[in-house]
Formats: sequence, C-alpha cells, structure tokens
Amino acid sequence: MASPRQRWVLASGNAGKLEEMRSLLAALDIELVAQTEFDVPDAEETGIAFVDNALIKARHAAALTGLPAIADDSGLAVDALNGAPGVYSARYAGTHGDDAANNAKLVAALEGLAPEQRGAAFHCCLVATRGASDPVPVIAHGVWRGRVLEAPRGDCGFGYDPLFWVDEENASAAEMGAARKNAISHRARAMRQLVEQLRGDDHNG
Ligand SMILES: O=c1nc[nH]c2c1ncn2[C@H]1C[C@H](O)[C@@H](COP(=O)(O)OP(=O)(O)OP(=O)(O)O)O1
Ligand SMILES: [Mg+2]
Repeated sequence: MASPRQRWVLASGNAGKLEEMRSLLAALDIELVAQTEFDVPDAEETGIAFVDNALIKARHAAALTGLPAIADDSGLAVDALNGAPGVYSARYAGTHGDDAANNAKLVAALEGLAPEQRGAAFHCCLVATRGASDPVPVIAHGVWRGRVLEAPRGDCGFGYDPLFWVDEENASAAEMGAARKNAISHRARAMRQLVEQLRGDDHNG
C-alpha cells in the first residue's frame, strides 16, 4: 500500500518566496502548507549568517506544528557595501518587509557609482528539518550574481528584483518572468541541491 503523502510546512511569511518555493518544490511528491495556515508567527531572526536564520525559522515552524519544515533565509550582498544589507536585507530601511523603502535606500547608497562598481549577489540558504530537534538538518546554498540598477525596472517578482540586473539575460530579475527566474536564481540553485539531498534521504521515506 502506498504510504500517505507527506506534509511539510513552508516556514516563510513572504508571499513572493512562498510562490517560488512551491513551484521549485513541485518535483517532490509532498504536500506543502504555509506556516501562516497554522498561525505560526514569524520567528525572530537573530542569526549572524543566512544559515543561522534558516535553521531558526525551520525549527520554529517544526516546533509549533509538529511537522517537518523547510525555511529560506536570503538577501542581497552588495560588493560596494562590503556585503550589506546581507542578512538584514528585509529590514535595511528600518521596517521589516518594506520593499519600496529598502529599494530606495539601496539606490541612494550607490548613487554615483559606475556600472562596474555595482556588483552584487543574491544568496539563498534553505534548510529542511524533519522535526524541531532533527540532529541532521539538510542545508543548501545558492548564489546569483548581478548588478544593482540606478532605478527599478520591471513588475514581476518581489523584494529587490526590480533593482537586480542580470547581464546574461539582458533583463532585471523583475523583467525576466517567474519561469526564467525560477530556472536560474539563487533560490532555484539552492532548491535543486536541497531536493537532490532529500531524494537521496533514507529518512524521507
Ligand atoms: O529572489 C529574491 N528577489 C528579490 N529579493 C529577494 C529575493 N530573495 C531574497 N530577497 C530579499 C527580500 C527580503 O528583503 C530579503 C529576505 O529576507 P528574509 O528574512 O529571508 O525573508 P522575509 O523576512 O521576507 O520572509 P521570511 O523570513 O518569513 O521567509 O531578501
Ligand atoms: Mg525574514
């Protein structure tokens, strides 16, 4: 008899991320439920590194739901700002999740810099934990390099996408469309690694 379909919690409150994670995880035969469906509040992101915060978020959701969980901690590291805003990307301008204010602050911080001085990388750390005290969480990391534009371009995506220019695509992350972004982004790269590890995982049934 086939085993029942597994349920996993997606430990994120970010609608843009959730949509991308769902489409990137479509290859796995598991039921994905957003943490908000269980009234799980946002975890406090006290970590120094992306992986710290991803672990915090995954364990938090697993502890409150009793289900295995997948979390994403991500952000933009700008070369000219020595890697800032980094893990503080979501609260760069002060208010958590205020994309417009964060983008405006980034544009101002890089004012006057030439294109070759505007390099940046999106990072995505994904963590899958089978429970709140899983001693062997699965960890993956993806990086996507680009340049920060002087002004936003495009309407797709979320966060810093309108400011993130990708030379090889001749488009910003907000212009290339979801399918293309999900083929090449930091999150796509991390998710491919995560799925590969979960597939080869005895504990995953
Ligand atoms: O593909 C992306 N395209 C554009 N911007 C992005 C992307 N990936 C991360 N970002 C930005 C959004 C946010 O400013 C920060 C993530 O912060 P981060 O704490 O991981 O997420 P969050 O607080 O929005 O949701 P949650 O913690 O509930 O998953 O980096
Ligand atoms: Mg967050």
